[in-house]
Amino acid sequence: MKVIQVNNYEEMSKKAAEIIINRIQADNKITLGLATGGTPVQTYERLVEDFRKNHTSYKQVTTFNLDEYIGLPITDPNSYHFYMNKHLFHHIDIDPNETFIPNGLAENLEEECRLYDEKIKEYGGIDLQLLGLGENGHIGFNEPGTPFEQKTHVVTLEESTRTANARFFNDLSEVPTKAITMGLGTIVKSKEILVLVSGEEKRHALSQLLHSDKDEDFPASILKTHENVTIIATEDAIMK
Ligand SMILES: N[C@@H]1[C@@H](O)[C@H](O)[C@@H](COP(=O)(O)O)O[C@@H]1O
Repeated sequence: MKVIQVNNYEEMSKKAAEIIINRIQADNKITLGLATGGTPVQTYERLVEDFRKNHTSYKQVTTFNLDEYIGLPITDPNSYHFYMNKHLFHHIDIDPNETFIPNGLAENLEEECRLYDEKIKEYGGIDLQLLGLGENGHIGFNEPGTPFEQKTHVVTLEESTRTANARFFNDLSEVPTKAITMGLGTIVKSKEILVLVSGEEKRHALSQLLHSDKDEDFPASILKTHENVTIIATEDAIMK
């Protein structure tokens, strides 16, 4: 794993956007894996800024998001569908039919998961996957204890994850208890992975990722076996 240390969130976002834009320019038919949460917000802002200034085109780009809450309609501001439209998709020239996010309202959730993996395979896998890091080491919504080989699946969120995400909702009780997430087995098949880590509250998780062995109790540790992982971390997230 390659680690790029940056001074702050702004620098992390700038660097991440540069890498993504560079990959799109090298291959305009790239398949991107996208993340949500607080961490990538400014990276998306930078992509939009670049689109406006430099006209980097997303017309032939395909995207697959990592996860979605179960039970939130896509019109709910806390759904990841809404998030992606608000922060990125509505501001660039991407074809909406080429943006995939798990459907958290699917009648048959198991089938939805199976089809999601199939779709990713149909596109030849993910070329560049963007990841945030949960305080408990989750990636996507893969909570501690998730088998490393697991494909896209339904998860019950840990209380610590719901509490961490409650800041986006009016109240903790509104945070869904379940989600669909791309599995660790799916994520690790991506050809290249870019992990963004910002802020003191991620210090413990980042230290574990950098210094501990591969362990299913710490989902992000699966990245240790991958050959092309770059972590962009802010100074305050790196334990001294
Ligand atoms: N499901 C998301 C993840 O995709 C995200 O990367 C992580 C960190 O979130 P944040 O960036 O808000 O700290 O937790 C959330 O629960």
